[in-house]
Amino acid sequence: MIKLLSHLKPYRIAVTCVLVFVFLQTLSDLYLPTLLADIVDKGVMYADTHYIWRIGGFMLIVALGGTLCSVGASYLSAKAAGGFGRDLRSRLFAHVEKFSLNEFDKIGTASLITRTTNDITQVQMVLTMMMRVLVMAPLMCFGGIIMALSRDVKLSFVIIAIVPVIALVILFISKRTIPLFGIQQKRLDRLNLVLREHLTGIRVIRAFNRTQHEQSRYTTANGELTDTAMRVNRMMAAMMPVMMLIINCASIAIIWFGGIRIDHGGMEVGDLMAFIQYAWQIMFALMFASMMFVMVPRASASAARIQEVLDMQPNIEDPANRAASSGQQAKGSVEFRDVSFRYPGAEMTALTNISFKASPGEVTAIIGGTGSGKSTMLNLIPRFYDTSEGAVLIDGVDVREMTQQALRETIGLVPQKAMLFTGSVTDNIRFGREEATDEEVRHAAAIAQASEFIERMPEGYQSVISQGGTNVSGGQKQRLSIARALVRKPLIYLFDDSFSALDFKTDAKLRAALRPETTEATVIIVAQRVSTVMDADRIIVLDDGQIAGMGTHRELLDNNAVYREIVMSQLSEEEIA
Ligand SMILES: Nc1ncnc2c1ncn2[C@@H]1O[C@H](COP(=O)(O)OP(=O)(O)OP(=O)(O)O)[C@@H](O)[C@H]1O
Repeated sequence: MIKLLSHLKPYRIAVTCVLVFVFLQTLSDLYLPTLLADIVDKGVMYADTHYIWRIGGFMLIVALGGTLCSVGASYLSAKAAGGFGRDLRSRLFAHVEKFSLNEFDKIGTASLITRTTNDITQVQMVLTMMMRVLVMAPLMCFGGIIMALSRDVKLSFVIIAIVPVIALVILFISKRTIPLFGIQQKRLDRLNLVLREHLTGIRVIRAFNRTQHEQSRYTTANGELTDTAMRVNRMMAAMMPVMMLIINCASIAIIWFGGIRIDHGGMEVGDLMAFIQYAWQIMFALMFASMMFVMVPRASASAARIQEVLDMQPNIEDPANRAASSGQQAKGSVEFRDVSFRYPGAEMTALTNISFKASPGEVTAIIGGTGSGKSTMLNLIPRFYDTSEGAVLIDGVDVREMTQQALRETIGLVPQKAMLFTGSVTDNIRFGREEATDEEVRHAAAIAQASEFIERMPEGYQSVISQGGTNVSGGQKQRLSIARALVRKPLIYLFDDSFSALDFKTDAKLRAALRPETTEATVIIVAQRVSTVMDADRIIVLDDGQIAGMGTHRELLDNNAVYREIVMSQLSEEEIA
């Protein structure tokens, strides 16, 4: 929590003003009962109307000053805490953006969302309160005790006897609630995860009639969160009445003993009135402090979750010393040099001793069964993950020696799962290169065989793609993501099973249109279909993370059993011949 509070630095002037304002407001609160006692003892008792008007007017000015300070403190504390929350959210977002896929896998997307939203709000809320209570509670409590002592020492024993009782109640409640806050945030994570899966997978859930199962999963997560929240809130709710009971008992005791002291002539009526007000102020100060005792641990649990993300160092970072440019123009050749890769925490390697070179102007295809490591191979080129052994080189330079920005500028990736963003068709294609002209956008769409369906859309290129691209078909989505990569005109094209949702005819047409566009680029295509890879200059056959064969279609057909098996399962005898 303390570490996070360092983000308040830019708001130190506002925070100082809040502390000063709260200090002044508390002084005015402490001064008012004394003035009241004076009015009663010196004005009312002696029927001195002039005195009552004079001190009454002064009281009004003190109260007004206190109110102004209170308004100022509220305004500035809300402003500082709001700014703190905004800055922290931006900082967290910027930090998470640097994460490699490893860190995303570790924390989980749902938890990252909760941490960036709800956890920061918790800290922000407590901060707003803390700025006031931090000064007000001790000042009011000790100031109240001193003022009460100055009014009547003997009667002050009532207050001194009550304070430990209140302290015990606070201790009892906070000991029970603190552990529950961490659990509550975890349960909120879980609820977000279930909700997220439910909303993104709604089609599958309905198709498999799993709505009821999902509902019960949601109900369980919701119930668990409610349970914890109820337990916490029950205790918090009990705190207020218990405190009020103690304060009222203390008031009765003060009036009882105070009455006796007045009867004996040891105390004045005005003093007793002031005394009661001080007693209430002390109790309220303790109550605010107790609320902080309960809220700070909750915010600390949230702060720890935020700090955990901020402390997490992305395990893929730009090199301190960038590789010196060879002076030659970048061409985009890709080389895997004895590459092995194991996912963090996995027992088996996903790739073992992979070596090959793909040069500009060539099409390299990777084929293999599901889970054989094809996507993993592609993910190593833009450095989504780093190799465990060996190196991936672009134009002879290890990708770890390049900045991620420079590396990714050379790449046009079409991912296995087409991903579109909310915005128009043009916006989505231009995502590949912001400065692309309308002409270039249309050209890319034409090569990707997308112009026909785009022009059929009600507003053509300006038609809006809804969230997650739900208003276009799977094949259309794939074609738009291909257009997005094409408009970038990169040196290296990575197609990760990008033609799978296209029919054979469109697949063939697209690849034919692609050829003249990519004559100078290095093209790497991952595919399941033999027909997609047949014409490639080099086909890599991947089997269980290892290269089982490499060559042209003809060569592999003649001397590679794994490839022949794949081909036999897909093509007829005539097609093979
Ligand atoms: N994030 C991950 N963490 C741990 N293991 C993973 C991860 N992603 C993939 N794997 C494992 O690595 C292996 C290779 O997966 P990869 O996705 O590269 O296969 P693929 O050949 O592309 O399969 P497909 O054709 O089905 O897409 C698989 O055994 C898979 O279970």
